[in-house]
Amino acid sequence: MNCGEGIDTRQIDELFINLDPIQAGGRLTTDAMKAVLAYGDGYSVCDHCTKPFRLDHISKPPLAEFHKDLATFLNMDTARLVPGARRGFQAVADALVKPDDPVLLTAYSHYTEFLSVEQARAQPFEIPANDSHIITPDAAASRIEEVIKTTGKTPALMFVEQVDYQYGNQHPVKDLIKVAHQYDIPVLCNGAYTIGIMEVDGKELGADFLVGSGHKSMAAPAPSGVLATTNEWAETVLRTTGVKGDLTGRTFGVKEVEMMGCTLMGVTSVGMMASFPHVKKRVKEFDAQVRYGNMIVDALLTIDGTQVQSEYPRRHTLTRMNTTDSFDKVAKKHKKKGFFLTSALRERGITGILAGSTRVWKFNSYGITKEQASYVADAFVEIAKAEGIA
Ligand SMILES: Cc1ncc(COP(=O)(O)O)c(C=O)c1O
Repeated sequence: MNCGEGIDTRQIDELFINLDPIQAGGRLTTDAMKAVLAYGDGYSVCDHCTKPFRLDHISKPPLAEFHKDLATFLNMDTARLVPGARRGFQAVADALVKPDDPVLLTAYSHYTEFLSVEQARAQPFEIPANDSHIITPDAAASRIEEVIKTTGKTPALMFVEQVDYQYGNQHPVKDLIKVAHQYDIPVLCNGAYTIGIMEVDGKELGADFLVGSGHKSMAAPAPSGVLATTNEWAETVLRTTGVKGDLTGRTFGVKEVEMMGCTLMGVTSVGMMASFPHVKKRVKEFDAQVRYGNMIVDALLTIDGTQVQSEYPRRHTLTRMNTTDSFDKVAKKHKKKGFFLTSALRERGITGILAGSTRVWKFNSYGITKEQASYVADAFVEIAKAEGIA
């Protein structure tokens, strides 16, 4: 497998420090790049697919082993590859939720979680966040009570985000799950911003379902992701086909209905698998990554009028800033208007912040080194000083 030798995404990253809020954890490793080139053909992982004919049984390349390793990595009983976290939400909602069932989500649930509920023709109910932008167990309990009272039904499923995409805050998922379980509500924990970034222990959290995104947080090609579950729920969400109807004697055996048979063929599965050893290592370095993120936030907070809207000190590398009273004041008088900030950053080799943002904006420093964090921190302060606000 010589293809791809010499392509190193880190060489590209050395030219720019990319702070894009959604891209940080998905950038491919060199090994994933090589695997992508070698397994580019659509059915490249299917050459050695023998009975039982299903992706998670293929041993060459070692997809069967990879599925088991993923379950162990997440401390869950079973795992499946899915084409993006959204397809994990869809599989679970489709298997558990009936039309008109109430389903709980949070004020920070991703739109794809809502779509999975809508597709199941169910009714979504949001758990509101508190003033610190956290979803609390108390808020979950009162919302559950309210939903039971108004609909006369116990919610069929609850979605919670371990770290949300708007503030990058860590929510008390273990306690939220405890509350839901008191009402016998199964819980899907959305780990799109955590699985592959930090250590996630499904059993410790008490999650019935864990869903991660390969292209967001596991250094994998898109669309990819993982759905993991417990023995209690595996039969429901991974039921095999038992189709009845007017068939001409055909049956489809071990094919899993919610997985549409097989899920990730070729590039996506081998890309994910090739990055996996790196991902297993990097989750152990998360604390250092959080420290580097805090270095940048601390520097930003020295600039007059700047606020951090996410919880602080930071416990994740995705952060939401409010610079309405600092950089945006400069923007109002600057010849480049709101673009002055992203333009000044670009001149310093820093990209990824939405062009023109000077009020509320997000950045994700995941994957940078301490030196790069220090460089970014200094760059913000230098830009502020040049504009007379620090
Ligand atoms: C919190 C969160 N959940 C789920 C998703 C969807 O993930 P995927 O693209 O893997 O389906 C996203 C994507 O942006 C997200 O931010």
